[in-house]
Amino acid sequence: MTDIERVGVVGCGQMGSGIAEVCARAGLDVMVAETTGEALEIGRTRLVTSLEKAAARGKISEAERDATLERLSFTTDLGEFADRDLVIEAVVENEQIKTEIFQILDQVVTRPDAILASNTSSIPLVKLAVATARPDRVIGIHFFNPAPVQKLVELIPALTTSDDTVARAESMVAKVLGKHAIRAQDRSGFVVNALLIPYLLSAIRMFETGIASREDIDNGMELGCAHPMGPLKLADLIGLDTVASVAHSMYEEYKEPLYAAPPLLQRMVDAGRLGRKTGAGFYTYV
Ligand SMILES: C[C@H](O)CC(=O)SCCNC(=O)CCNC(=O)[C@H](O)C(C)(C)COP(=O)(O)OP(=O)(O)OC[C@H]1O[C@@H](n2cnc3c(N)ncnc32)[C@H](O)[C@@H]1OP(=O)(O)O
Repeated sequence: MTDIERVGVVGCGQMGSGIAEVCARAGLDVMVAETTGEALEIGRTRLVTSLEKAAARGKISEAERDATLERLSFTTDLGEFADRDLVIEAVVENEQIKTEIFQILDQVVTRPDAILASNTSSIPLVKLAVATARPDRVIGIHFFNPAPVQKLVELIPALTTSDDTVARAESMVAKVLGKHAIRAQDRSGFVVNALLIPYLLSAIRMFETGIASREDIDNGMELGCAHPMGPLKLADLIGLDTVASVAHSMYEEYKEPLYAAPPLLQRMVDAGRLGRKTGAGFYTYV
């Protein structure tokens, strides 16, 4: 259906493991990389648990679960990505770290037509593209959390990205992964975060100034607007460090006060209360 069969995913955190799961369930050969054996084991366990849950809920058969696991491999050596047709980087929202990864990928991924993609929420794609010798084959492929559930993927071509790269990425996302792709220009926040982040920051400001309790803010949007989860629960799901860093990137780009992280958000990040992934954010999780 497309020429992309072997995928590499850099980072096996919340987003990386979800992206790897989506790709492997779609029948692709997926190799996942993490920096340390410990981080790899945590990510692998998250991914296997998610597949076990999907099988237990009858979303996939046990045979599909086993076949999906067979298509997944794990490494701490990016050198093993040489034969990948597409690599999706999904590490923390840090421009320097992402840039270094793109420089390494550019050296190790040898296939001449291979695409290097980033799942970045907000970092300009063109900065990652020009860190490589193949700026025409770098693109943003932005998934939403939880990646196995959310149907949307944003495609973000950099100024340097070729039409052929966009077409191949779009075809793979739509035809192989079965996601709905929308395109956005390479501007911080793209489409969804440009709308979502100011909303989440407004909810945090509302909580910080005592206008309403966290439960009433969340119930307001869940019961009043039929959102699947209120903004404070959603911020905890995304990760408060991610919310803050996306807000910082958007503020840097536009200097728009609505994108400035409220002090409470920054203090919670400094305290390590990052939401679900650390067991505490606006709510506590066991
Ligand atoms: C910041 C970034 O750049 C961009 C972003 O990611 S923005 C964030 C976008 N995400 C959202 O807005 C999430 C909004 N919330 C939701 O969609 C839902 O509340 C939710 C899917 C997280 C949970 O749904 P909820 O009904 O409360 O819980 P639950 O019944 O456990 O799950 C619903 C379905 O999702 C599945 N699911 C939930 N979490 C999952 C996960 N992590 N992995 C795989 N499947 C999952 C469940 O298996 C269930 O499937 P089923 O109905 O077919 O059995």
